[in-house]
Amino acid sequence: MQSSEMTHSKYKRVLLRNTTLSFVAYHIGFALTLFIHAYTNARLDTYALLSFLAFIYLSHCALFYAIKTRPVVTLHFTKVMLVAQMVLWMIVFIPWNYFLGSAKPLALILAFFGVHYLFLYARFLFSALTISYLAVVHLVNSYIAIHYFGLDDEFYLQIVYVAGFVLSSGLIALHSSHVAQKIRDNAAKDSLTQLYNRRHFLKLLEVEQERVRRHGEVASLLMLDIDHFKNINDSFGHYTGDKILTGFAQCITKEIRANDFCCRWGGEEFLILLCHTNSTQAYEFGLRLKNCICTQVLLPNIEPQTITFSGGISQLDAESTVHESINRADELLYLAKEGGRDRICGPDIGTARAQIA
Ligand SMILES: Nc1nc2c(ncn2[C@@H]2O[C@H](COP(=O)(O)OP(=O)(O)OP(=O)(O)O)[C@@H](O)[C@H]2O)c(=O)[nH]1
Repeated sequence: MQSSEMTHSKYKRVLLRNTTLSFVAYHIGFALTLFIHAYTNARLDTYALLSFLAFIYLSHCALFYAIKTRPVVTLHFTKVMLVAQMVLWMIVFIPWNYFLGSAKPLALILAFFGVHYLFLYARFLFSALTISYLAVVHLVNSYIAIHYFGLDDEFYLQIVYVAGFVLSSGLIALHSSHVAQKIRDNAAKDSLTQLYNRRHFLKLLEVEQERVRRHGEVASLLMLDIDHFKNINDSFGHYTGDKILTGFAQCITKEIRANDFCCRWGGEEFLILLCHTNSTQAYEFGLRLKNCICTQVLLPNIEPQTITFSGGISQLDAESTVHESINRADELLYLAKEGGRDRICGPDIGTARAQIA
């Protein structure tokens, strides 16, 4: 519960920052255009500009209100709000062009689809290309409209307008790509330990299982559970319990290879996928990890020997599903607990019984 609350507040912070930035970005383009209008004494449609400003204020107030009052912010809500900002941006864009008498339908339609894609997937390179493309289309359209169809407008003002457009949408795109990356990371990771969460780990495990099935690769699972964690929480408090979980996760991350994966499977349970590793090697790895945990998860007032774990190992095989392999590791973990804890059982039930006998 605590970790999901942290995730919600993270989403909320990210969303509020994003909304603020888009608010600022609108004004950069707006102020730039206004400044040039004033500086050159060009024709200024006050009514259009005021309605544009009023729309921005009101719609942003609505966005801020929606985010602030939402008790729980989820990934889905975050995505909806990102798209809402994009829609808002487009709605503002269209009347502004219309009122200023320089509507350019092709650029608007392209902008709609381009920016829609940009906000949904938020890849900065793609966004930069889209923005540049829209800027060129806008300028070419303006040039044709002014010089060949006699539109009552001045081309240099369109250049200023496009500069504002490139700057403000570039800023939004840059920030959105950061937001999207954060959301992707949050969706894949456990917020306390920063290890992968169960859902993402299962996806990676399915890929490895396919390698085992198709190419005869070797890989093993090691399921770990900290012993008597409830006692640790009760004796030292939840804050210390959290610190131990974080230290435990850091220790595992340091010890596994770059192509291995680890996730927080549940409260004080961790699941490690060791690639190119058979069950005997996984067992040896587990023993090595035991020593590291003793020496690395150090906290004041706690004897290092207090923190032990039990483990179960299972090797992936071509015939089993990932869930069957996980269940095997879980059963062996259970045997390790039954056998007195602070031990690793594997690679099969027979050996495990001998190990705990
Ligand atoms: N501090 C902290 N504690 C947690 C977290 N998630 C789960 N726990 C606690 O972990 C404890 C797990 O207790 P049990 O399932 O009884 O297991 P155990 O005490 O480790 O006993 P054995 O596994 O049998 O050795 C519970 O007290 C949970 O409240 C967390 O994120 N932070």
